[in-house]
Amino acid sequence: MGTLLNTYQQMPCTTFNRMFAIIYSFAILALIYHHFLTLIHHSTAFISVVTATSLLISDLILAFMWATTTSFRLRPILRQVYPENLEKVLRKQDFPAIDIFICTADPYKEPPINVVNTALSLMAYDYPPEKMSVYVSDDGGSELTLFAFMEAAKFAEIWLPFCRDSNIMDRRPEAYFNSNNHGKLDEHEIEEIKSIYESMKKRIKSVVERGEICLDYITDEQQRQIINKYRTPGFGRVNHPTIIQVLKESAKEVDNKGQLMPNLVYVSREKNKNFPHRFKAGALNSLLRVSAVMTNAPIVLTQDCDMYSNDPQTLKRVLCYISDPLTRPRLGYVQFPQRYHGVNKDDTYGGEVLRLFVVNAVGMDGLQGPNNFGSGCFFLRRAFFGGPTSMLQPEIQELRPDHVVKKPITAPPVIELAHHVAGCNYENDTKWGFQMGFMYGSLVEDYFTGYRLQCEGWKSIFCHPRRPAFLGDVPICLNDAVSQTKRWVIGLLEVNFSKYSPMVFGAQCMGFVMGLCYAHSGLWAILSIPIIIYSFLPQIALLNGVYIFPEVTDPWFLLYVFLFLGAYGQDCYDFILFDSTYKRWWNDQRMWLIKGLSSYPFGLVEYIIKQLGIATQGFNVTSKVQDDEQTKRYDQGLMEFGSHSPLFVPFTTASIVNLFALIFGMIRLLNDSSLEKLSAQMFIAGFGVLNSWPVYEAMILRSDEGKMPVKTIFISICFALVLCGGAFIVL
Ligand SMILES: O=c1ccn([C@@H]2O[C@H](COP(=O)(O)OP(=O)(O)O[C@H]3O[C@H](CO)[C@@H](O)[C@H](O)[C@H]3O)[C@@H](O)[C@H]2O)c(=O)[nH]1
Ligand SMILES: [Mn+2]
Repeated sequence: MGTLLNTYQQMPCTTFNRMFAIIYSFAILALIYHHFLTLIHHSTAFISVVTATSLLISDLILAFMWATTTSFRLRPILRQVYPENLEKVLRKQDFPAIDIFICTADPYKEPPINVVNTALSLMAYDYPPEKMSVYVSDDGGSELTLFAFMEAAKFAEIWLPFCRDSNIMDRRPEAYFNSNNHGKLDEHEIEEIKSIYESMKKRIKSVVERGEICLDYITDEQQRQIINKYRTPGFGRVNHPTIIQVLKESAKEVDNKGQLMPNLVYVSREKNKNFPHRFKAGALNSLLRVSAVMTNAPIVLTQDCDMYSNDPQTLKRVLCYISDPLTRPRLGYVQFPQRYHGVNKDDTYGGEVLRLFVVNAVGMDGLQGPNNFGSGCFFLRRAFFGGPTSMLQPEIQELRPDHVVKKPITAPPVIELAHHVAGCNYENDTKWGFQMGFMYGSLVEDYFTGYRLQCEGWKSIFCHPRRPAFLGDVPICLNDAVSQTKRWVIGLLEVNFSKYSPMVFGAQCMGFVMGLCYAHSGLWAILSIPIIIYSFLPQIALLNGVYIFPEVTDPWFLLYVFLFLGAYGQDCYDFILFDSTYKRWWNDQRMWLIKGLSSYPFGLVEYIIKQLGIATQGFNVTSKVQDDEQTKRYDQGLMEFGSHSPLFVPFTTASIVNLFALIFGMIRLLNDSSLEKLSAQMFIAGFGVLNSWPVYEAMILRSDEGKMPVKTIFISICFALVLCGGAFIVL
């Protein structure tokens, strides 16, 4: 047996999960049977047929989604790596090279100083610097971002040796200087570096505030020439030529201690209104080509601009898998979970997305490997060029994954070719985005790309170390949270209703269970149907004295209790198992309901509109700017509404209807105490009210800026009245 680089074990809960799945399946079958009985025997009036059918449809969807969740519970595994053994197996000079891609798209939503922080944290990996190249993609085509990186290139000369020599863990300057835990290091030196950092930060921020580079900051003629490129007439974010700028060249430049540095390259691909934008996937494909021409490293890391490195050892962990071909033959990528800094105590918006990024990934890891999450993913470059046994040839041989670059990255022919492959008509009539590289056609290019790679036969690995490898920004207001999910929902539907549907195409390529896994997140949107029905139907029926569930004394009632407790209990159990808390779980399930009444239905509708050929928004970048007041409220755990959004209306309406129903039910109880009949509906309304607590608070009790806007309240009350009133007339 060789030296141990990695191991895995099955999670102990597996046996329980499988047994529970069998029992729960029978319970679901019984429920469906019960629905049919009700439909056939008791539904005579039109209204009762409609009610019974709605409940049947809801429960069928819930049952299907339950089945998809179960696929993650059949074989979850936990992995462990031993980076301390790495150099026993692989000599340091044989470590593979890596190309790191950082995407940014808008200097106002993604402050350049933060992007710079991300880049610096990655350049400071504990890894031979001459083997690393950092490529920054600027889809905003902004001189502000370029300026920030010119500054960063200079600061790196001080920062990288400092990180290396003092061996610190927090290699993102902002995080390091904000923490007081500097161990035994020389405070003087730290103060000195900090003041250099602060002055850089000030320059970058002032430039962003002014909206243009202050020419006093530009000292050399070469920089002036580059900046002039952004100032030609007609230059705009969606209309400009390619700009590629090598800011640090590893082969030529050293840091202030005389050691080599990684390459740092700024790339803003060409934009032209006549060619599709392709959003992040387009940016990544163009980086794949530019980097192929310049360095062509066999490993590629993709990173969102806010996702900084929190652990300098990460690359070595990855090597523990990649350099061990027996671990997982046909390995295409190693995915780390997305984790976030600054999440408040109880995670008000479920921003951790624990289920998607951790629980489900662990579940898929035991099958053929986790999905791709866009950021924190180490790909083998070869995986972008066809399946493991059938390599696709790119148009020019310089782009082949096995091509060896012999010229320096600043050599004129290299630079010229790099510009050529970053041009927007380069992709015309090529396989890029369809069979090669990152996939086009979906707003969730990460999900689509990971899925297609796995369909081609590539496997993946989930690496979930205790200390987060990367930390990013989390949305801290409700609108950002639900809008982000809405964008995801649209993208997921685009894949699920294409010819690549996981239930058909996916299941054929990867097997039924993997197909179910991909269908799970892929079909989030259809959850809006049961959530809408359960948020309104039982309540409106209650208001009208119509009883639609079995009475408490009826044995079928027990079935409902079991199904409810079983699903919720297991959901909660997963959270606790992965070190979350009860309160975080509670907020997560609340967000699930809120999204079921906002992101999911709105995403579904927008998807349909898009399919009909009516234009919709493209990729709406999530804002990473945090205003102080808002952050304060977030830290207090208050739900932030702020300005009106149609997304808020359905769940606000639901909160009002549920409250009406609960009060009305109580009054009814006082008069004719028919508790047996009322209880299921009273429970649902009560559950709704409990979940709506922050909504009532925001409507009535609060007076801060984040309270619910009057417009939202007014529209929602109108809707609530129409729904309840309308029902009175029909029933
Ligand atoms: O036209 C674009 C739009 C976005 N981006 C970049 O894409 C990244 C993700 O954008 P963000 O607004 O932060 O979206 P999120 O929803 O937070 O991102 C998640 O979902 C995306 C798919 O919707 C994935 O691409 C991301 O990796 C994943 O973290 C950011 O670095 C952007 O700069 C571009 O480069 N070009
Ligand atoms: Mn993001």
